[in-house]
Amino acid sequence: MYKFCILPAVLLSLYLYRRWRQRSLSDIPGPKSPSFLLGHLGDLLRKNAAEAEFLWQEQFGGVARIKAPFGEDQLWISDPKAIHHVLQTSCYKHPRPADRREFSRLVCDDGVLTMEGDAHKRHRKAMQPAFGMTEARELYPVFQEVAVQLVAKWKELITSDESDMEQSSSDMNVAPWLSRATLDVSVFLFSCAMPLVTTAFDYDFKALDGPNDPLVRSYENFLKNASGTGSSIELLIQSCFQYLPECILAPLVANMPGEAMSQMRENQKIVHGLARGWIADKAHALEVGKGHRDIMTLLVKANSSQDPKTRLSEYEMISQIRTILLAGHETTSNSMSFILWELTKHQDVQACLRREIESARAANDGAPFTAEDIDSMQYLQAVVKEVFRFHAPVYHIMRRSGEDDVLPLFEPIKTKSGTLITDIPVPEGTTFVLSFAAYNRNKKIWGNDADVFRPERWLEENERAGPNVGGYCNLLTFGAGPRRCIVSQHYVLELQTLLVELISNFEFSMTEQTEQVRRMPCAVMVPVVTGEEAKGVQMPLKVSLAPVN
Ligand code: HEM
Repeated sequence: MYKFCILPAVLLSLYLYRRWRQRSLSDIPGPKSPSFLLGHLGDLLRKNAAEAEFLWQEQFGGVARIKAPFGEDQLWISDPKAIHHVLQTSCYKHPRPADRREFSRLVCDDGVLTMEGDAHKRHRKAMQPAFGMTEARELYPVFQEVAVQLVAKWKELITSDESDMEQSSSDMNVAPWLSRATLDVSVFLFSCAMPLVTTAFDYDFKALDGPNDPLVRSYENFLKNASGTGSSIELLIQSCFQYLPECILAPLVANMPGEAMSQMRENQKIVHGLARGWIADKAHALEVGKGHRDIMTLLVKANSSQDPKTRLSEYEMISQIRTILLAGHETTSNSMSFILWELTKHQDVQACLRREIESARAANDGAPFTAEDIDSMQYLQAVVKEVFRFHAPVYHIMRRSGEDDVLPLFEPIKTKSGTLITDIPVPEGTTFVLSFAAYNRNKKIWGNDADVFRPERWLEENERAGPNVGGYCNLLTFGAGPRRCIVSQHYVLELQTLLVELISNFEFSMTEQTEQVRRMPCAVMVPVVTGEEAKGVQMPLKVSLAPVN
């Protein structure tokens, strides 16, 4: 009889000990928990992405105490100094929570995104040289070729649309097209011999051509299916994972049943098969002296390195490929959907952007743009930055304190007992929810119109308040610190190139469905149509041929 009481007693003691360890957080103000069982999980995962977080920032400032399931305290943070401390100063002291890491492992194996500490440094060191500015510029012909091919596909669709008598417009869901276009760019990185400039035009971009290609199908709605919000009971079960020791957690997560899990396993099988082929091709190219600073050359060289500080095993190489394929196309294609959404809602911005592109083309005598031409388009830069500020695809990330620490604050907060504090002592084991979306709309930093979409702000000479968080344009859209996005510069050029081609050729306007688009919280925020969430990622727009001048 007594032995049946041992397990509940151990769990209860652990629970009480964790609550006791968190007592220093009890004086931090925060929103009232809607439920003991789920805490604020519903607010974070069921509403529109970051909707609750914008309200918390208005109400409590840059830090709030929120509740995890079973009444556990978490710190929700948008304060720039505190985020800088966690991501930059103490990056390796505060890793991703183990349950989050296991989820990453499901979608990208043991690549740079999943690693911690020295292993992370080793992975990053092996890959970083492939993602500099020079390398980004070398990829420009690839970005341009994919954009030209996408334009051709949409023109074909529009002129064959029989519902439009003049065959000059078509209502379409642009999201899967953008996803396939960005997947094509990512696949190119691995499957093509260098130098890029001579190969981009001979290369067969499969994803745009073949929605039925197994790789394309395995990535359809990938993150939405993998992390889309389920029922309360599913949320509760998933949140219990954080209490399990890693030796139980890893096999449990890896063997979970369900359709989404089958899709992830199928994706793993397909990517591993392709990756082995790409590695063999590149190893052969290296043998005959065709190396470069591209990602595949670096990976293959890292595999044969004698230095344990830079060596990657074959499995780690394959994991990097799966990581880049996923990270490289989901965030980029969703950002592109949000750019077109904002341009559709703000016709004046769309017209202004088109004017800038047309006058650049006229000044160029109609010659194709170079990467430098794209860089010199000031309004284009402003539009893209404003969309990054307004719609951060990675709207929040989580970290768990690996040791006791003190978080400094940019904006002091008043505790429940009335004391004004400028830092917060946090015990080991505290979960931080770092809100990139809320920081990007913090009025103290971006001004009183931070909630308004206004690209012009980037053309004004205003001094910006707040500390430098170390991210792209002082935004947190690409993260910050040693784990910031590996490619922030590089892929902005991809988006800009795609946008220039699309705006030169098409006009975008609202359909009834566009009004129903909302930002659904998944591992990466995705656009869906309210009431049609089961259909997956959607960005329905009316796409018309742009008038020829
Ligand atoms: C609009 C596009 C993108 C956005 C907004 C974005 C955002 C981010 C953010 C916020 C992080 C940090 C996550 C964290 O700290 O937990 C990250 C990491 C990462 N991103 Fe991106 N990303 C984008 C495009 C890409 C592309 C195109 C690639 C690859 C070609 C890529 C590869 C990675 C990798 C490998 C990491 C992990 C870095 C590490 O842990 O050291 N991302 N990204």
